Amino acid sequence: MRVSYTELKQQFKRVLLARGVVEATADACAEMFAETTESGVYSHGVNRFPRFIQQLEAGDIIPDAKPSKLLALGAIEQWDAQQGIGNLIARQMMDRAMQLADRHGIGLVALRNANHWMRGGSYGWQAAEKGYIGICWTNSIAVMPPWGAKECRIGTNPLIVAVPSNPITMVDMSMSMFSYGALETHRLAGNTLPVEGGFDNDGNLTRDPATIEQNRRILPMGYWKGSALSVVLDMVATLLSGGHSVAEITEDNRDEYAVSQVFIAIEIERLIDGKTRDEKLQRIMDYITSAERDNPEAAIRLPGHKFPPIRAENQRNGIPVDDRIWARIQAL
Ligand SMILES: NC(=O)C1=CN([C@@H]2O[C@H](COP(=O)(O)OP(=O)(O)OC[C@H]3O[C@@H](n4cnc5c(N)ncnc54)[C@H](OP(=O)(O)O)[C@@H]3O)[C@@H](O)[C@H]2O)C=CC1
Ligand SMILES: O=C(O)C(=O)C(=O)[C@H](O)[C@@H](O)CO
Repeated sequence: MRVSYTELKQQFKRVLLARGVVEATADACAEMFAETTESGVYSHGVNRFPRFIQQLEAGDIIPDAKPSKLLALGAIEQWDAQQGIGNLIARQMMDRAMQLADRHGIGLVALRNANHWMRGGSYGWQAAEKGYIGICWTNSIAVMPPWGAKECRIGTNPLIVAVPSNPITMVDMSMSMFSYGALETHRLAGNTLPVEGGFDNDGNLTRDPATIEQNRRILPMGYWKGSALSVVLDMVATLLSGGHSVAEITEDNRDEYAVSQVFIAIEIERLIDGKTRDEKLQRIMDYITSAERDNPEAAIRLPGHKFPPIRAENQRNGIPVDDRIWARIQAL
């Protein structure tokens, strides 16, 4: 089915208000969930809303918590999210990183006690839309075995790098070959995965999303490389924020909350003039997309470039929502 942006936002807001979230916060949070969904990231928009509500009801998300600044070291600041709403506080932290970048050329905000920010790309895009390079990442609860292991000890820790090209080029990727949100999307659509995403219970590579959702033997992206990158992203986020590592989140908390995140904005206007910037970026994009195609029917595309057309289509025709997910949200 397809649902309008207005209907989607209204449903999210109704559910939040019914749980005592104050009007302005409910409105802003519902708007971010609706925007994420309208942009085409269904896995971390509408599909993830019931899980968000479960964490709100459990008290892991504290809706009226306000972030507080703990430390300022020039271009670096350390903040405590106090377990507030993940997407709203993440947006605020990237805004703060941009303010620091205006003064110092670069701004870095490290955040402790944060909650799941949903689509990490929202915050990279937010920076790139304003002309900055945006880089951010988060750690998570242990949901992936390190390379060579069967037991989950590392996070999916998505990394986002957004560049203010026209259109915006942005990598937004989990350290697993598929995020759990992507596994769910494939399972709901009745699809097998396009490439192996993990191991089955006998240790064979599998393309079955449901098996991997259950046994959590998910593959790191790039095999050992994703495993290694996940580890250092966790270490750096933990050190910069003074917050919890994947080990601490997993061993000390009941569930995935109080994670650590990093937001970096780089102001490029003083490094390169606008005309040269645009020419250089265009040359990079043209060089890549003009490569001889493997499949003549499949265009070479750049990460992030799909979002403006998807959003425009969803604005025209309504936003696709899985019937089962929609029924769950209406019942909340
Ligand atoms: N704890 C957390 O906060 C977590 C959050 N997430 C969120 O889940 C969302 C989905 O993540 P994930 O499933 O890993 O993302 P995907 O695997 O769908 O995509 C990863 C990256 O690969 C790019 N890409 C995919 N196909 C191509 C292609 N053919 N050519 C060029 N680039 C390509 C994507 O660009 P494009 O976007 O254009 O497709 C994207 O930048 C993200 O928003 C992420 O932040 C995920 C895990 C944990
Ligand atoms: O993988 C995802 O999708 C995701 O969003 C996550 O946060 C973690 O991998 C995990 O919390 C999923 O249960």
